[in-house]
Amino acid sequence: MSLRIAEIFGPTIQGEGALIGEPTVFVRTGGCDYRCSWCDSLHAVDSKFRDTWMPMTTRDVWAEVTHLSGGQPLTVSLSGGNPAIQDFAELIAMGKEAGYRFACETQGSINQAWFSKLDTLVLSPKPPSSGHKVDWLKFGSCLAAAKDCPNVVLKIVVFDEVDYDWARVVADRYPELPLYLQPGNPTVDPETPVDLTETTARLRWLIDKVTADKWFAPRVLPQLHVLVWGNQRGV
Ligand SMILES: C[S@@+](CC[C@H](N)C(=O)[O-])C[C@H]1O[C@@H](n2cnc3c(N)ncnc32)[C@H](O)[C@@H]1O
Ligand SMILES: Nc1nc2[nH]cc(C(=O)O)c2c(=O)[nH]1
Ligand code: SF4
Ligand SMILES: [Mg+2]
Repeated sequence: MSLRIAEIFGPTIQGEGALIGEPTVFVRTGGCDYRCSWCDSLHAVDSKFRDTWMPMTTRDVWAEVTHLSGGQPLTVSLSGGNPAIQDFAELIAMGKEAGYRFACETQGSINQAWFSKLDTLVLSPKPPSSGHKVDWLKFGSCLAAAKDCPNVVLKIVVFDEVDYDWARVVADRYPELPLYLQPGNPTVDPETPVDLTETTARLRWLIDKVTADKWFAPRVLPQLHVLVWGNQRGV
């Protein structure tokens, strides 16, 4: 199986959502069916970076994951771009045999049978500020494809009031899914230092919103890797 890979990096810590803080190797695919206005991974989305994406066999990817992890099982996070464009069934089977765990981050626009083989599926439907409108039928197909995945969670990025109100509606739609909210990072250029005062202010704004509303369903988390490394790639 040939996979189109933008980068494989780690071990680092998972910086977002349900598995925050967990040692992780990231496999980032090249190519996305979306183009969010604030995407922090444009090097894996914009076709002008296509030349930097490498066709790799499942075996090549697995060799790099085992090399980076020193053969010690850990969580492998499939991200991108949209990893759901590609076929990770073989990699997941190979890795699980060796005791590795698999998570996947996707926007919920494309479903794959291998979602059911994941340990964790993070569905991150895109709020209005992204410039995309969620196709809920497709999103539902992703949920259906993940029926045997034991940990399916929602992670929503919130930039402003409109996103926040939208997140509340989405949460009502899927009350059975654990919900993680993270503030949007407006500075996505890897060369531009992140303003930690602004990052903290955005987090505080979001925490103030949920507590003022007595909305106790979500967990509100920062992007831990952004606090530690800013927009640096490969961490
Ligand atoms: C780069 S995406 C790749 C996986 C998939 N395409 C998706 O969007 O879920 C990984 C995560 O980063 C989040 N993200 C991207 N840009 C962001 C930004 N500027 N601020 C906060 N989160 C961001 C996405 O919403 C998603 O949850
Ligand atoms: N440390 C770290 N945590 C992350 N969580 C989600 C990421 C992503 O870009 O998918 C990401 C990433 O790129 N780095
Ligand atoms: S769906 Fe994910 S990778 Fe694609 S443009 Fe949006 S944030 Fe970036
Ligand atoms: Mg990221």
